[in-house]
Amino acid sequence: MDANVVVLGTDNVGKSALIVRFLTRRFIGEYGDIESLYTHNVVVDGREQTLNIWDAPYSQDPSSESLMYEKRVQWADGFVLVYSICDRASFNAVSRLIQIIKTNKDILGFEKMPIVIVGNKRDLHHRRAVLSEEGWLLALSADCQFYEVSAAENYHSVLMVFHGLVDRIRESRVSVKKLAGIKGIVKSMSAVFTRRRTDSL
Ligand SMILES: Nc1nc2c(ncn2[C@@H]2O[C@H](COP(=O)(O)OP(=O)(O)OP(=O)(O)O)[C@@H](O)[C@H]2O)c(=O)[nH]1
Repeated sequence: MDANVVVLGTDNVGKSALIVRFLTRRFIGEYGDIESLYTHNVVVDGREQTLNIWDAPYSQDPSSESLMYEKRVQWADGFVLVYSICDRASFNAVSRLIQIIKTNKDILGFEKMPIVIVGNKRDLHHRRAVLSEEGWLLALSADCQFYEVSAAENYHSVLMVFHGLVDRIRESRVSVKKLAGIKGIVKSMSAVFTRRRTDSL
């Protein structure tokens, strides 16, 4: 099964570092700012999943922003929203991104949003500008998952981010299937009752 993942966040928060760490287990330091689409197979809970991961630069141009986000949001099954724990503006941007996703994506009421919020650069705790608690609160209020990681120092926590997201995407697909099943049952039941009513006339 394929799943499309978009990694979003302001400049310099470590989006590429996070993706490269996940794909290669390495941290290479400098990444440039090319827009890239990666395909990667993962095994989560014994099941194979193909992830298409879109690493897109942040838009500084507000006029192109909404269209660009709309396109990305429609394409994606799940989102990794990254901020740097040393950069408050990048954290504020994550709140805005959640709103953009909520308004552009057709998420059903009972579905969990396939979004993981990531506070990166945990190794730079001496320069911390955003408390862990703030990240947790934002995730709680938006019903998202939350991780604080260091793409520079740790592979395992980065792996957890993507595995957590795959879980969430699977859950949301199961919910949609269940809803389709319930709709089907309601449809056939109402067909039976309509038939009975017309039979008895
Ligand atoms: N100390 C530390 N530095 C990091 C970490 N992750 C990324 N960096 C550094 O932060 C800078 C930006 O990383 P990128 O991965 O290019 O960030 P990006 O969000 O893709 O940036 P744009 O390409 O501008 O969108 C680079 O110098 C990285 O080496 C981290 O966990 N800890």
